[in-house]
Amino acid sequence: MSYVIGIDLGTSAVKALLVTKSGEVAAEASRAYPLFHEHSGWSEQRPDDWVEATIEALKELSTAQGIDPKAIEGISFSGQMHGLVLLNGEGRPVRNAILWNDTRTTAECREIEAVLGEDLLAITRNPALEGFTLPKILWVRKHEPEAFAEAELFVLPKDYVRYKLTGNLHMDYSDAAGTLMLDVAAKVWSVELLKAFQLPESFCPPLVDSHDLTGTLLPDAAERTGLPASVKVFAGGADNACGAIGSGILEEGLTLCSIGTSGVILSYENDKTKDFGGKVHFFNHGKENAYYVMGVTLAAGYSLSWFKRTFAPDESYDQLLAGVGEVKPGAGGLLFTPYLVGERTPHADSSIRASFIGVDGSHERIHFARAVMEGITFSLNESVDMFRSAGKKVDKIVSIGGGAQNPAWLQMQADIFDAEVVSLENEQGPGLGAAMLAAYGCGWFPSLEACAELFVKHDQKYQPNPAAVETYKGLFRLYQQVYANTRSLNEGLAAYR
Ligand SMILES: Nc1ncnc2c1ncn2[C@@H]1O[C@H](COP(=O)(O)OP(=O)(O)O)[C@@H](O)[C@H]1O
Ligand SMILES: O=C(CO)[C@@H](O)[C@H](O)COP(=O)(O)O
Repeated sequence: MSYVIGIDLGTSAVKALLVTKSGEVAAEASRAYPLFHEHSGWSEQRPDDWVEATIEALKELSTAQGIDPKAIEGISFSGQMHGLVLLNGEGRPVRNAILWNDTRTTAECREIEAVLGEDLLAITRNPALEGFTLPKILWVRKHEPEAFAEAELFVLPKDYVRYKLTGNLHMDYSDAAGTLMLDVAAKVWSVELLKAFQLPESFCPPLVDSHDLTGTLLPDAAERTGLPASVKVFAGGADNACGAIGSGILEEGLTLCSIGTSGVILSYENDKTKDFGGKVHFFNHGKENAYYVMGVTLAAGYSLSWFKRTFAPDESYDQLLAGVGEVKPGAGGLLFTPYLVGERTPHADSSIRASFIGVDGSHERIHFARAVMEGITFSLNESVDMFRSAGKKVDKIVSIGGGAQNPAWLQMQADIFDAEVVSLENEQGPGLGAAMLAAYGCGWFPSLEACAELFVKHDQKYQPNPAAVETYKGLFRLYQQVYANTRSLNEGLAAYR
């Protein structure tokens, strides 16, 4: 028996999957790590916490009952995107990592727009958003000059973990696309952009494809993980690119809905010249020379976890959501907008905050729970709507992430998106995608598509219910008005946060 390991370096935890040649998950291990929010809108993690958690998870897999660690041939990664890790000349982080959901960089985004003008979109294919990496680099340079003076190079979260395991520094195209420093179509660091912000080319690590071999394990890493030093380590990809691979989104016409901490609607794209005007993200796929477009809801699963933590801290999700499928679409006239930490798509706005609109004396907690799920799904539907308006066909959506664990939510997705929604047998999208990159890199399959045929197993199908589709069409129009009507109120409230 041979195995590969897919490591999903998430925001709340690292999850590692041990996968067989036929795509069965033989064992899994997970370790959580803390998030630090020193000020409103800030979000940081300690890079070495990721490394320690990953080593522990790998150790658990290598010592799992019935597993011969020598049979583990390759490992690869799926990583939370955009997080800035600045390294000094000895390869040590000069400060905590600043994460994708940190919104402190509005001023730096305006600076990037002012310096680059229209070239920004032409080169990077994306607008300047607080979550992306370049604004974070400029923030550290301006606000922490001593730390910045020490920094020789930057990497992204999973690249740091891979570096600590192999001793080699790399970044793959799918993750580099989210830095706002990559010429996305040409697949090179943009010299023009680096010059514009006085950053040396040596500040960026060498670029590789997601299935490329980046090395083997350092002796110390081999000893601590219990894996053979000969295990091959492949680059891996951005979590959304790996989510797409692990869900079989490897050709035109396929769409992914992922509800994790953030929420994503992603559609495969072959044509690197397609212009979405920066309204949605345009990134390199983890499959060679392919792309995807994506809209992001910052607080998707996070909105439901906030609701549970605040109003039902001692209940499980299943207890909290018991009976949610019996509440009619529309939650009795209660609307929720999921802007708990600001928003990205379609409103790039770090000041906006969430609302419940239409609270009525008859509403019970279950109406609020349903409204939260509907609000998250409406927000994702803004991206579906945009893709359709740009001429993309969206009639079948593979749904993954923690949100795909609830059947009532999957039916709600089918009704709001007005598309067939398909769940996966093994709800492990990004981790499975990472394992597939290792399996393909090891030469087990001639292509990622061939690997997907065996590894990606569709489960339940949810068809849109025509009556619910009509109800949601009307509610979606109302939902879309809430942003404009609460924007200035939230600007006023910012001072009280
Ligand atoms: N049983 C469940 N039913 C509905 N939603 C769930 C359930 N379990 C988790 N979730 C949602 O999924 C989210 C976590 O998803 P996950 O994919 O694990 O996130 P991440 O990879 O970002 O850490 C939670 O915030 C919650 O909203
Ligand atoms: O910022 C983005 C995508 O642009 C996020 O999707 C992050 O990549 C991490 O998300 P989770 O998987 O933790 O929800």
